[in-house]
Amino acid sequence: MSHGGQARYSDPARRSAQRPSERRRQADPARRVAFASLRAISDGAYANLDLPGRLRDARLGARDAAFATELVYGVTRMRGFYDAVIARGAGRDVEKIDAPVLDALRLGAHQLLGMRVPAHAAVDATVGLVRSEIGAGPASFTNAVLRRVSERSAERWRDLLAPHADLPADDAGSERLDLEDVAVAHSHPAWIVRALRTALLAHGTSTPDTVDADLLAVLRADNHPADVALVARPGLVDPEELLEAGGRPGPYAPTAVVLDRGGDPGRFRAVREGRAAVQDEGSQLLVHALVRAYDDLTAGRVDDPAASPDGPRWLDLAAGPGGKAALLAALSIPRGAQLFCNEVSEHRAELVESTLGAAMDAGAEVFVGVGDGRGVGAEEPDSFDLVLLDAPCTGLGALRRRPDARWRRVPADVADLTALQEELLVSALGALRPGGVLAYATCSPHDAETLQVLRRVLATRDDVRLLDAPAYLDAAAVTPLPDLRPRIDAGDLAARTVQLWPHRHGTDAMFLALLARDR
Ligand SMILES: C[S@@+](CC[C@H](N)C(=O)[O-])C[C@H]1O[C@@H](n2cnc3c(N)ncnc32)[C@H](O)[C@@H]1O
Repeated sequence: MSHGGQARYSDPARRSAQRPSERRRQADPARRVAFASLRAISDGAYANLDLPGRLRDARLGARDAAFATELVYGVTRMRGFYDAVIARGAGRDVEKIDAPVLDALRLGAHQLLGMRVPAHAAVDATVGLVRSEIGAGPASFTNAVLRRVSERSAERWRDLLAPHADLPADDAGSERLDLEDVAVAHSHPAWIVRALRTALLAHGTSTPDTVDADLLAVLRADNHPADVALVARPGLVDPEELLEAGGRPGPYAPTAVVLDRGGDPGRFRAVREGRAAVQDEGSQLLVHALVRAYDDLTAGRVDDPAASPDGPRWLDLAAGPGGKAALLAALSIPRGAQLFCNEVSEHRAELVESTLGAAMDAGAEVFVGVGDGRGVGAEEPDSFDLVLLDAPCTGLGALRRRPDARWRRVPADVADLTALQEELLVSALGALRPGGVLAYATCSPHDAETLQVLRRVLATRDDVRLLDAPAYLDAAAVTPLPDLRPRIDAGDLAARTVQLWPHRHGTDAMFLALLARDR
């Protein structure tokens, strides 16, 4: 990062009041907080949940908090690459290095290779941290390894450790990448690299000639912090209020307001009051496309004898923590619809209730229930005019926001999740009434979680058809999105569904299928 205060960490005058012996023993608070958070993340904590509390407890000033945040997120993103460098520097596999020492080495490596902290400051500060937090022996090991790490720039390390991780700039299609090298250089597990490449082709986003360049663009986007997007919940806040307070309109979603990097959503009153919230623009677009399709399908159906006397019934089958449900709730008000939110986790159902509070205050009729969504189709068959299934998934499409997820996920998760997704989709279709519309969404582009789930479930139903999701998404967007349609013939499913990508659309890599039930 371009940390404006970096000089402070290398400026000896800053700590001149301390004797040298003290200086060696005490690590600075920002690095201590970052180290503690990295330890917790290595033990399974979520970065976005762990770090904020530590920053508050340590009462770090804004610049130190920003520095600690960059350390934690930078290390978490790039640790696959740093581990390869550290292994070479240490002359042993990283599995053979004690976990706390390894986390400290990653912290040092990021300062050396990913930030502009001067080498002596990065090494001294990390060695001091290890000495005070772990012990003298590991400190001298850390010193030796980081000195070796500091002998090359990040680019030189990439050239050495992963020589086939890039394409020649002048002819992107002529050379094949070595995917193992790509995984190291771009710090993603190799199975995720392969899955993303397969997904680019399966959705028709890439041609065989462009897929390698596109893959690199996706991986780079994953390693680039995303801008914070807000949703201005319709009817609850005028987007102008957010624009005047320092946001700019999102390029595509009518409700999106984007903050400049580092923008603090908490400074907006509407966010504090739940009339606006942080929500990826792709996630907003999906909800708008679903409601657009609903409006289209239900237009002129006011006298429908099958309609519920209480008005249209909408269902969010797996709603926690409620981001999409809150947008649905706001859009349900002018349509006189009731929104039922189901969530399997009690805690997450509570989050849905609080997320939807402002919409309820504004008149949305919302019911929140805790239960396994797989049973809803049988319990309430043919009951809902609109169903959203934003399915539990690997989250491989949101790695730029959740950098720790790439290390938490394992290939076996895909099989477990696709089985669950399929059962949830069968249930969601069971709950949909004839004439209704259903959205199947994931924040993963993985072929198995998207097209394959859809293909299997559609094969069992002759009363369900795929709507043209790209057309609805475009109709819902402020300006047309580039490359929504496949570039190659990837089949009918790919042609009628939407796969968003961070490198193309600046959104998370969300998938959307819109299904209509005819009878
Ligand atoms: C991708 S998240 C939904 C995100 C939500 N739409 C939003 O925008 O905030 C999927 C949710 O499904 C829930 N879930 C997992 N298994 C479920 C099940 N069997 N029935 C219902 N919900 C489930 C998870 O707890 C999680 O909250």
